[in-house]
Amino acid sequence: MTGKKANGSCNVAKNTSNDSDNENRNVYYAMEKPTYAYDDIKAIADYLMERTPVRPKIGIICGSGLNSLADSITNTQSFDYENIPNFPVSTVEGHVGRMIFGYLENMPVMAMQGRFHYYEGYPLAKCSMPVRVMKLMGVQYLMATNAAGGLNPKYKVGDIMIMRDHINMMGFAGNSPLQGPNDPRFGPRFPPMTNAYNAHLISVAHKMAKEMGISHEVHEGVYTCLGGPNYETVAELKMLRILGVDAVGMSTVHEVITARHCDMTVFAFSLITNIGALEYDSSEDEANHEEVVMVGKSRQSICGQLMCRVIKEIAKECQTK
Ligand SMILES: O=P(O)(O)O[C@@H]1C[C@H](O)[C@@H](CO)O1
Ligand code: HPA
Repeated sequence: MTGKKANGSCNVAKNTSNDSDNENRNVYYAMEKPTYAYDDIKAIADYLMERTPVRPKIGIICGSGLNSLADSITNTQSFDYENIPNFPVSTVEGHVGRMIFGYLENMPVMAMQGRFHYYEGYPLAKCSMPVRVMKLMGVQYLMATNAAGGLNPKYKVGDIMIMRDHINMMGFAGNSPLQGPNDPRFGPRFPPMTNAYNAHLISVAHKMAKEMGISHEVHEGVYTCLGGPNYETVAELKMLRILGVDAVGMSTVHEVITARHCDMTVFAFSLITNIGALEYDSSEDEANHEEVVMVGKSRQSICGQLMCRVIKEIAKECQTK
């Protein structure tokens, strides 16, 4: 296997012959390069820009089971993560591991079919590194999606929660994608997060949900990301609910922090794939990833339609600017 030198200089790692080698390679990648310097990220952006004529304005991240959000993209060109130099690989079922370029509602977009999670062994800065690649390719809007467990008693499986805000639980423990030296070419040392989720796009999404006749299953709420990969205990879920959390997952927060740090406009939503058990004798099934992916697949069409409509509005607004 070709690898990367201990000082972080980059060679392209080739796929090796068997699963356990591949697994080792993932761990190797995760541990060796906890963060990426500006030039490393620029090299990835340049690699992609040399191979696609698309200059994306919108970056999309597909959550678990939501790969087909990228299916409506036209004139596509795709890159498997394993073939992009120095890119991490997806190890989670329901995350294909592919970057797609093309057009949605006439807007140039790039979409990640598969994201990186902390529990895969990747540090947070590495999980959200692709957001910086997006930025260096010209992306102005991040549209992130995820699968999440519902805590708000009004939520049902299959509902959509537009993210109004998040609670950065991992940040409470001192873990941030922005940890380490700050590169001002991306953004300031101390970025604000007051308006992390764009209020205008949230209202556009509500309007679109109304037009689609799905307002009754679309909510607005607060998401939190835990480290995973285990799902939560009853006591943990109760605590999160007391803290004001409406949906809990294992992603997105660090991507949004990275996007806001470099001044992207953010829109995000959770698909409620399961309901968190707030009592020990709850009638809710225990959370499991098969169900999460299954619900994702069964609702990806609705999620995709909502996202396309929001993008259509952005396209209209861009034209009139
Ligand atoms: O990538 P997302 O946040 O959609 O995936 C969720 C969180 C875990 O990766 C997994 C748990 O089932 O789904
Ligand atoms: N907890 C954490 N992450 C999740 C859940 C959950 O219940 N469902 C989907 N991702």
